[in-house]
Amino acid sequence: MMVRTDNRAVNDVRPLQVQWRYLTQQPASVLWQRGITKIMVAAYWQTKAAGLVVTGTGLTAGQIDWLQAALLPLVSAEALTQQQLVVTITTLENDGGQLAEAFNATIGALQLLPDTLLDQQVPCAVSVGVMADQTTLVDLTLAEEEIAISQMTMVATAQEQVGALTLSGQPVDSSLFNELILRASQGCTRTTAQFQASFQQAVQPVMAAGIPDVGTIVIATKNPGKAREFEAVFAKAGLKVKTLLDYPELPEIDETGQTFEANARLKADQIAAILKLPVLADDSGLMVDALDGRPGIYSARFAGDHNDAGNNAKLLFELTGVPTEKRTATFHSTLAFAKPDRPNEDLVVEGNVAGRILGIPRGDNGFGYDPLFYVPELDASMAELSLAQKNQVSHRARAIANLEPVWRDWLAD
Ligand SMILES: O=c1nc[nH]c2c1ncn2[C@H]1C[C@H](O)[C@@H](COP(=O)(O)OP(=O)(O)OP(=O)(O)O)O1
Ligand SMILES: [Mg+2]
Repeated sequence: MMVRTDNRAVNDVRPLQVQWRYLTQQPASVLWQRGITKIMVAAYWQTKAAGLVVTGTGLTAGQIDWLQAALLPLVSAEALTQQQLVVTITTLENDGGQLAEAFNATIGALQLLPDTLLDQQVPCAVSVGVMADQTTLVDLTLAEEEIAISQMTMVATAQEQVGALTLSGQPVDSSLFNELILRASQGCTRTTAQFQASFQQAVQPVMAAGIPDVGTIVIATKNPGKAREFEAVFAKAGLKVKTLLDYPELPEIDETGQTFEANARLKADQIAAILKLPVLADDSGLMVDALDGRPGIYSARFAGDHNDAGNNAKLLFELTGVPTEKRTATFHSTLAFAKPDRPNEDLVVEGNVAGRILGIPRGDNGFGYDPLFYVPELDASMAELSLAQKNQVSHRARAIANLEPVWRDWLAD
């Protein structure tokens, strides 16, 4: 009986370690370590195109093609006609089993993308080989791969069906082939158990609650001022906030709606559909009574482009000569919370705060129209308030207060 390079039994697989959600900015990412073979995979859906795209570093074009073919039957063909599933694989260290573990790591990442894998039964890949003395080994190290006379990578499902397989090296006769298949399917059973133990411990409780990552809320905004306010509020609830500034590759969302709600839904729905995560969006603005409610939904574009100083200058100009008591205004925020693929079921809440437009700007906190928005109860402009103070009184804070008691139940529903 041959001695393995790391003294394992011939039918023994190496320990598996998985770091789920390995990349901060990619929810569906894993660092997959089999022994010291390390592979990182990230996966995401994008709307720009359709189909399945697998890219990899450290893998040959043939291996990428094999992975593509092995993965394709596992993903909804219909979803792939509408969106593109992108899988990026990076081999960080190869000590054998690279192709099998690239497949496994990809399945791991896809498990983190809701509604992506068709089958609940997680398939798994394993490498097996025949040595010079005809011994068959499972999960070969690189040193073993180098001296193996034949090698095979096989995908098996939990129902013990063989999916894709590759064979290389010297031809094997049928009894050896059967032995290889048996070895591989035992290896798959072991690997699946390792995989599931890790997944169940680290990920499942969170996903079972219907919340892909309760630790983080994605907010579909590119406005850092809004982001700071959301962060401060959600931090109290133990939640981290990610915004579109964390996902620079996402497309621009056109705010073509005619209401705050329509625009908030547009932003939340489209980003949720791409990230396959629950997403919160805010559409907000300033309504000035003397201007018949303008700029309203056009607040960001009041002076043409999205420019706070330009908007404030235009507002002051349009209110030239309007006396203090007629400069009343309302700040409004509508929040839409979207679940992936359920665009008509958004949770929508709103908040308002009444105030007055000042004649000259005051304060330099906050963003947007804050220096011109005077809050009578506090005798201060919004920009004179600290972040914490603004989060007590603002339209956004009030909308969040309306969201707070309901969103967890809604999300879990
Ligand atoms: O608390 C606020 N303090 C001052 N100004 C504010 C506030 N809340 C909204 N506003 C103004 C800024 C912007 O001119 C418009 C919102 O436009 P809106 O499209 O919702 O936001 P945005 O384009 O800045 O960021 P994004 O769409 O990426 O969330 O109203
Ligand atoms: Mg906007």
